[in-house]
Amino acid sequence: MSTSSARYVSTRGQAPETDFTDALLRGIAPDGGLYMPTAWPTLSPSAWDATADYKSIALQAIAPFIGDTLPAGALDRALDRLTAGFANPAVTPLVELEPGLFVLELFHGPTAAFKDLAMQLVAALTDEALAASGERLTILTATSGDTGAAAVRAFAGAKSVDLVVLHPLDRVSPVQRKQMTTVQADNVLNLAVRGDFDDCQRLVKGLLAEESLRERGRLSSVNSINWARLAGQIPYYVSATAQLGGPATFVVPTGNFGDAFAGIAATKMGLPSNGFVAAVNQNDALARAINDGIYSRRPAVESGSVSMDVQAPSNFERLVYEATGRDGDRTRAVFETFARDGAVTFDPDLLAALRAAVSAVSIDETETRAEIAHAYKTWGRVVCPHTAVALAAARRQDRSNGPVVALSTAHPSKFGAFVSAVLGFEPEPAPVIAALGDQAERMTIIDGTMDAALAAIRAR
Ligand SMILES: N[C@@H](CCOP(=O)(O)O)C(=O)O
Repeated sequence: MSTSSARYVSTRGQAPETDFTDALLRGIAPDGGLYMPTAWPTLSPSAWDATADYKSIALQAIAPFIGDTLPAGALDRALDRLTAGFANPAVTPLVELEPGLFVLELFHGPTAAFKDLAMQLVAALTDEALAASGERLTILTATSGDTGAAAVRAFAGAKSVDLVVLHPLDRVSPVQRKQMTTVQADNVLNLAVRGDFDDCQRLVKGLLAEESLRERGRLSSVNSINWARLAGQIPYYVSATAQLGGPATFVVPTGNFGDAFAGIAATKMGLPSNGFVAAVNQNDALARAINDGIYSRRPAVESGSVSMDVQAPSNFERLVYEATGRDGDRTRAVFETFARDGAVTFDPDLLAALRAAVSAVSIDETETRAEIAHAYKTWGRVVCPHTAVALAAARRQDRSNGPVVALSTAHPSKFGAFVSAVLGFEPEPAPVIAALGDQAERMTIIDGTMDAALAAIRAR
């Protein structure tokens, strides 16, 4: 694929093909599907050369997805903004815990979670796109904690953007909540929804189809339903491979499945890997789908790894689309059945293709606590509950055919109460968390209905 011809289709096959900027500023396709590139670009092996730095890797990995629809130099400027916000010069350093077992540290950014890696980039590219077109954008985003914090940080004060963040009331950590609600920028509206993350995401998808909200300009989302978010998460898999000097098995703590799908996308572009393991907590819809062949809805249960309290992972749709051989009709049928009946059983060929792409492990709350204790006792490392889920799953993997990399998605100080209940002391705060302070919090509490969400947005 040449860079000038980057085009996008919907996983549901009924939306017109479009370009990167339009996909970025829509977030979701008009037929309710998710945008996918029409073809996978090929990465040159020089991208994972041991000497490659994060910016050069990201340039090579992301440029083919953008094509020529943004002003010249936009990606270069966006990556400068991204890397400037990272405290560690390697941006995403890889650390060996014991022979063959590594953690990929993704939490050195401005909100101490992996979401910063794509969100800072998406914000910079959005600024470029809006400056070029003169348009205004309302962004609607659902969060179980980390995405919302990263979005608020990235878009607060952006002059052509209004940001609405929906989080489940009392179901994010206090630090995550404060990262969202203590920001005083007038273009940010925090809605605390009585419900769970899946309710917030359902509302966002409904609001994106709400014509009356388009009066102020375009509507989009910066959840990983937006292709640009996924593109921004591809480089760290390439960087990890470069740091290792060869392929790995990646174990990804999984909520909305965007992070794992970004890794799978990297392999579609030619990155060598030994496979992907999605590690979920007791919200195990994805693990049941892969292991039992039935994707079924259950209410999300609260856990210590709150950011993964997701029972309807949006990016599973992208995996199904790929596994059907990019069959939009078949993908649409799967997700319409799921939406209507709350469950769908996969045909054997589809299930085999899903299993070839990813395996899945569910780690419960007891194992998560035990893994936090194990990490401290064995490696002297204080890890967040999401990283603990990944490490517990990673230690079950066979290391005889290559290294295993667990993604460390957030700094433990974002989840101080849970970690200190296990270890008996509070994790040392990341500098960006220590700087949070005690400003007044601003949020509007609403019921999980479209009427309530629309009324709160219109009132603002
Ligand atoms: N774990 C997420 C949930 C939303 O995921 P996203 O990758 O689709 O934005 C969170 O922390 O909010």
